[in-house]
Amino acid sequence: HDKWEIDPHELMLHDELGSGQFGVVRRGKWRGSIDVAVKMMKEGTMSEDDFIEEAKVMTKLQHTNLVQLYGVCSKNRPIFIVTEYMRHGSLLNYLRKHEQSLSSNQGLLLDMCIQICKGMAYLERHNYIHRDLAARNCLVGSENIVKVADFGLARYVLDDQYTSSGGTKFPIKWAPPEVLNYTRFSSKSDIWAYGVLMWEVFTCGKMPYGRLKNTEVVERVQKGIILEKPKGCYKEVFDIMRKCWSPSPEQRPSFRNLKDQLVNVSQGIL
Ligand SMILES: COc1cc2c(cc1NS(C)(=O)=O)=CC1=C(NCc3c(C)cccc3C)N=NC=21
Repeated sequence: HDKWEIDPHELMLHDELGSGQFGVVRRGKWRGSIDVAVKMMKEGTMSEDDFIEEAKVMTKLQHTNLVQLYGVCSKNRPIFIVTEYMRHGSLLNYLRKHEQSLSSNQGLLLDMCIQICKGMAYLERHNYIHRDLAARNCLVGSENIVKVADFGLARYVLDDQYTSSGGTKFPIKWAPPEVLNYTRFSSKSDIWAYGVLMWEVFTCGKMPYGRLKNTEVVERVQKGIILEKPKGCYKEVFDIMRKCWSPSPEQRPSFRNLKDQLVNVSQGIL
């Protein structure tokens, strides 16, 4: 038995947590006592063999702000991807559900951003590009702990409506100019997405660019028009978001120095 292979007989599946384009996620128990979430990959949505190869690498990526991949059940179809269970679900839903209390707690919003930045700095150190960083792909656990999820999975999606920047499902609103023009992903394109994620956090889950069509967003981003400062957001925090949206990737900070800047701001203003 390879370490990343999980025996499905050791899994008990419980209620459904959510379903996306890649399949259904259910709560479960592993080996009787470990709380897990199990994603049952809809057939044909993912290049499974490539993903299973990748799973070996992902199980080695361990950090308090990364959703831990426990392993996969790859011996039958659909394949199961098993991760740690995060009791408050997606960050986007959490922000929207708790807008009332969160909107007056800039300190907590900034702390959530710092936690995500730490998880992303770890991926950056391991030369691992996320490719789909957004509040919908972060999860919230107990004691306001926030973790980055789904890192790297975008590479295995077969649906080119999702993978090509011209596709209808491509996350245009989180993409920098070099991704829109040349699909050039890097840790610096993750930084751009992180800036949009910060905007999502400080607006408690608003949709970036509201109801603008993808073509209109592409036009604005190409012209250098950026998102407006969220209401009530400290100027120092918005200045950091703006650095993430520098048109040229080289001018954007790394996650490593972004974390130091965010911690300084949080010590300064709070
Ligand atoms: C409590 O509510 C939830 C909890 C979780 C959750 C969704 C909800 N509900 S909802 C839809 O937000 O309203 C998804 C997960 C998850 N991992 C998901 C995952 C797996 C299994 C495989 C590969 C990649 C990933 C990201 N760990 N815990 C939870």
